[in-house]
Amino acid sequence: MRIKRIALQNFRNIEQLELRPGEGINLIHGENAQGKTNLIEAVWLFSGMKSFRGARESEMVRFGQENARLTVEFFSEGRDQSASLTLGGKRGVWVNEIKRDAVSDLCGVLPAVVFSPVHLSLVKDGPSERRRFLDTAIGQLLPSYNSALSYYQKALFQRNALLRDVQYHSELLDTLEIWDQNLVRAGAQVMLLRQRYIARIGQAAKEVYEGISKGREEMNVFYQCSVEGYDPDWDLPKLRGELEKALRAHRAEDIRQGVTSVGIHRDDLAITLGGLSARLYGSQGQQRSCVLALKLAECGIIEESMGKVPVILLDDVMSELDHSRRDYLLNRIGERQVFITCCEEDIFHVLQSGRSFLIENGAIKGGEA
Ligand SMILES: Nc1ncnc2c1ncn2[C@@H]1O[C@H](COP(=O)(O)OP(=O)(O)OP(=O)(O)O)[C@@H](O)[C@H]1O
Repeated sequence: MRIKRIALQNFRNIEQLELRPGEGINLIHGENAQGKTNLIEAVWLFSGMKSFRGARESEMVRFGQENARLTVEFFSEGRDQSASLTLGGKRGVWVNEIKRDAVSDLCGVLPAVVFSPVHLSLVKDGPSERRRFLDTAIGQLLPSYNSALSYYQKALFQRNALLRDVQYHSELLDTLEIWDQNLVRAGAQVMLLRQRYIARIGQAAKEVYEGISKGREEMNVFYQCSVEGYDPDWDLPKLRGELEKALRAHRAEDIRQGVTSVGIHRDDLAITLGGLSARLYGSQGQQRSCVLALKLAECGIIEESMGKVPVILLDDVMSELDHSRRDYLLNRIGERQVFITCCEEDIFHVLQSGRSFLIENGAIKGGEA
């Protein structure tokens, strides 16, 4: 899959922009606050997901304007296609000029993987960021994961409410058993799918990281399941049995505290470099490389599972990466179409092939637009 043309109107600081990217690497460079991230964000919206900056639609429309209009022309599934989005007052989504109901209808049309500084929270922050990463990545591939997760979350909400009541109404203990069974059924399913996905992405990320770091240190990713004694070889019946046992073992404590202390909502993804926690001991460059490895590994899995090559969007990824890591990124990430933003021009000498574009005040001013 390859984007052939991007046209933007009244999107953030971009009044009017047209770009014809190349098939491989496309470097978007310029000074701070010129519109580099805005361009990446605009392309990302075609993945059918929300802004990776957490922006509301209205915030993305150029100040003083009513609507933003975004169009991409791309080659996919053996033919030229197009997609358009109107944000703001008159919202709309079109694929090949046919109107669709919602932005989420774009899911799978133009798959993309994005890395931006906000994604560093994947390594730096607490477990909820990593669970969000897993849930989004697995959910994109398997709708059954989303159903099990949402069933679990509803059951968890009910169980927590009940735990608080049971303190005063012991006759409700029987009802607790029902919610436990619901949690076990959905929870074990989610655990199994997380286990499989982590084994897959862990192996792929390890290989990418080896390339990025020239084998200087080894990256490993493990499933930190909240159930005590967890073993990655557990099958579905075993996962069910162990989760049930854990819920029972924690029941008294849960009633005292009024919350469920074990289950998939307490899982984590451990990321290590040379056996040490990347969060606690990794340098800025190493942490950046870890997230990048995970993102590129995710990209490979989407490719295998969906049969479509995602577009890679790398926003401000170059800072804090040394020469050899930049070289790997610019020249060795394969045949995919990549958009990379950066401030410094001096990285261009590393680029062996590809195109570069200068962006100034929301407009393409130089390069091969
Ligand atoms: N809705 C909007 N309307 C007009 N301008 C906006 C809107 N939203 C954001 N901007 C402006 O867009 C400008 C460029 O933002 P962007 O994040 O793309 O910068 P950048 O080139 O990636 O910079 P940096 O290198 O600092 O990351 C900012 O100055 C911001 O104020």
